[in-house]
This record gives sequence, C-alpha cells and structure tokens, in this order.
Amino acid sequence: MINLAKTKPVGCGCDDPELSGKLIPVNMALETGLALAEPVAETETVPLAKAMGRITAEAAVSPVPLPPFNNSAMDGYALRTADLAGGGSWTLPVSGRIAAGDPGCTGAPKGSAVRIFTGAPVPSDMDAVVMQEYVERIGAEITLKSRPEPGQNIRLLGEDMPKGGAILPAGTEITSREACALAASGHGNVTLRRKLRVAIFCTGSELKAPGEDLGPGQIWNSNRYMLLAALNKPWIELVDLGTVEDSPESLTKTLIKAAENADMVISTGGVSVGDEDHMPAVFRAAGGNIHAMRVAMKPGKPVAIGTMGDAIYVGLPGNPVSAFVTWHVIGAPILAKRAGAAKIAPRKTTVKAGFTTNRRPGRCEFRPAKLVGYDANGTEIAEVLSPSYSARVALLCAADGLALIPADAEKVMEGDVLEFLKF
Ligand SMILES: Nc1nc2c(c(=O)[nH]1)N[C@H]1C(S)=C(S)[C@@H](COP(=O)(O)OP(=O)(O)OC[C@H]3O[C@@H](n4cnc5c(N)ncnc54)[C@H](O)[C@@H]3O)O[C@H]1N2
Ligand code: MOO
Repeated sequence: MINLAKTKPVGCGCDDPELSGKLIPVNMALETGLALAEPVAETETVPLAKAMGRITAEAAVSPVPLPPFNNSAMDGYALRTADLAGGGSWTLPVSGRIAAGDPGCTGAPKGSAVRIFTGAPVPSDMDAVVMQEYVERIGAEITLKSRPEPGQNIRLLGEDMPKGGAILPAGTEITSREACALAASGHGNVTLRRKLRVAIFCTGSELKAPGEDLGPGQIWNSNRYMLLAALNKPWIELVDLGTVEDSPESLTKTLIKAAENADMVISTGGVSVGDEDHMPAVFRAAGGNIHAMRVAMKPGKPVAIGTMGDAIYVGLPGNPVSAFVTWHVIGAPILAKRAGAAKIAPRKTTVKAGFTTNRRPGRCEFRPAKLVGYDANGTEIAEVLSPSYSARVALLCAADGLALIPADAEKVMEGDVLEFLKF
C-alpha cells in the first residue's frame, strides 16, 4: 500500500474552495478502489514459454535441490586435496574426462586428477577443482604449484535452492528474472491468473485521431494512446472502443458495451462539472455505482471510481497529464490488484527538492520532475519542470517521475525531502 500522501481529509482545500465541494484524500480514494478490486478468480495452466509477462496464480517452489548435483564452476582439473602431500609442487596423472552433460565418473585412481569442464558433475570422492590456467599440462600429466582449498570451484548440491525452497510468491509478473528461476527449477507449466479484460474509451467531441486533419477547435486524442501504451501487457485482453462524442446517448451506448464483458472499464474526460461533462450522470443512469469522486490531488481532482455489474470503473480526467497521473497513482494499482498481482504500488523513493515554491494547501500534488543530480549524502535532487502542468504533455517526456507535495504543505523549500514516484 502506498502512503501516497500525508493527506488528511480536507473539507475543501482545492484550487477553488467555493465551487469544488468535498474532496477525498488520495489514499482514501485508492483504498476505496482497491477494496472494490477483487482479483479475477479463474486460472489457466500454460507451458512456461507461453507465460511470459503473465501473472502467476500460485507460489512456485523448487521441486528439487538446485543445483541438482555437485558440479564444477570452472574448466580445469578435479582432484582430492588429501592426495597432495607436502609443500608442492605436485604432478598428477590425468585419469579421466568429464564434460557438462556427462553422467559423471567414479573410481578415478588415488593420486590422479580428472579433466573437467564448467557445469560437469564433480566425482563424489573429489573435493577441489583447479582452473586450467593454474596447472601446467604435459602429455597425460598436470603439475600444480599451489595447494588448492577443499571445496574450491565446486558448486554444491542445493546451494542455490533447497528442495521445496520458495522461488516466487503468487501474483508475480513473469519477467526475465522470474522466467529464468522457473525454468532452472524445472517448471514446464505455470498456473496463471486468466487475462484481465479491460475496455477503454475516450470522451470528447473535440478529439480527432493523430494523423487526421484538425478542424477549428479540434485536438488530437492523446489519452487513448497513453492508455494503449499503459495497457499493452501480456496479462491484459484489451477492448479499445476509441473516441466517443460528448452526447449522453453515445456515451451510454459505449459504456454499456464496455461493461458487458469487462473486468475493468476506463474512460477519460467528461468527469468534471461542465455542461458537457456527462460521465458521472451517464454512469449512474446506466446502473453504475460511484464509490469515490473528486480527489484531493493535483492534477486529477475529477476522477471517478465505481462499479457496474462485475466491472470496476475508473473515470480519468480529460486533461492528458491529469489522466496520466491519476492512471499512475490510482488506476494502475486498481488494475494490478484486479489482475491478481501482488505488487501493486508504483515505485517510490525519496528525493531532495531542488526548488522552492509557495502553494495553496489542500490537494496532494504530483509534479512532473526531473532528477538533476545528487546532494553530498547521495540523495537525488528533483527539479520541477513548470508550475502549471495538467495539460502540458511535453513535460511528461522530460520528467523522470512525479514529485509528491503533501496536501497540507504551504510551501516547499529547496532541500526538503519529498516522496518521488519514479517512472
Ligand atoms: N468549473 C470547473 N471546471 C473544471 C474543474 C472544476 O473543478 N470546476 N476541474 C478542472 C480540472 S482540475 C480538470 S482535470 C478538468 C477535467 O475535466 P474532464 O475530466 O471533464 O475533462 P474534459 O472536460 O472532457 O477535458 C478537459 C481537457 O482535456 C482535453 N482532453 C479531453 N480528452 C482528451 C484526450 N483524449 N486527448 C487529449 N486531450 C483531451 C479537453 O480537450 C479539455 O481541454 O476539468 C477542469 N475544469
Ligand atoms: O485536477 Mo486538474 O487535473 O488540476 O487539471
């Protein structure tokens, strides 16, 4: 759970106290959404190679000790240190050869060495491997000058993982690290949460698709592409319902279609208070329940969290930076929980403010910020990019993350410690 803000409930601390009504603290809005987000129950078992990027439904343990046998960490010669009498040097006959994949060898004569390669099983009665660089080989004999330590260059059975040892908890996204560990421990199949069905649409009569010509008053739809990128995950089955004009009829039709079969519905725009902001009314009229709306965050005050049938609904604001920030802070954790993921919070760290600003307290601010260096203690310093930002998408690309300014702060002084959500 992220402690996103030292936000405390504020009656009306937003930019326009007269008009904005009651705002919910960010944590409370997020907790409301997370409480609604039951992880999808269905699972499927698939071959590991088909599971990349998906979310595991069960904890994985190693069915065997890893490595499964003592093996050589180097190319060289295996020997018994007890065979090396006195102070050296020592010359030993080479009595055998074991490569990776060989079943191993037993019964090498006392006083002999065995040629061995990295990953090959070490004979059970030998206790050291000497790297080939440290021996001189002439014909069928080797000479070594310094005494090897018992256990040297031998990877012991079970030292990586005991039998039954935990590899991953349930709810883990299989990235390259997890795939590697699952494969190493012999998991041919993996049980996953089923894919999450997510439906999206963007509201706004002014929106055109990028690539189309703009008429007067029109803009290109950026939120749709922000969401397409954010939702481009192997564990999501996306239904993209495109752009919808600001008419209650069209919005209702699209909303009902979106909720029909989805685990989560996401819209952008139309959640504020203007005459053309129809989403909350349309959502309620179509049978949806809104559980939280109007959050004490900046940007992103107008955000709706609700349920409609089995679907969770997150209505993001239209301003693109507001949509991005509310998605990052509220939408994405709800989505992750619904998908069955164990890690749901955005990555958070602390930074020092590289700026000073006065502000009106009331909303927790998430300011696009750039990491510009380190202080004497090695803490990163964040510089905000602009005092106004909710519609300035260029700032997002220039930023390294979002600097959090607590809701109750009246000013931030250069050097103050701030929480930072790193992209
Ligand atoms: N009287 C008030 N007006 C506004 C308030 C308020 O409290 N009282 N809140 C402001 C805040 S804060 C935000 S954020 C916006 C959010 O409004 P909506 O969610 O209703 O969004 P729209 O009005 O539909 O659009 C706002 C803005 O964003 C542009 N937009 C919308 N969708 C897209 C898209 N897909 N791609 C690119 N740009 C988009 C739209 O053209 C508008 O400029 O409301 C404030 N107003
Ligand atoms: O909350 Mo709005 O997102 O400030 O622009």
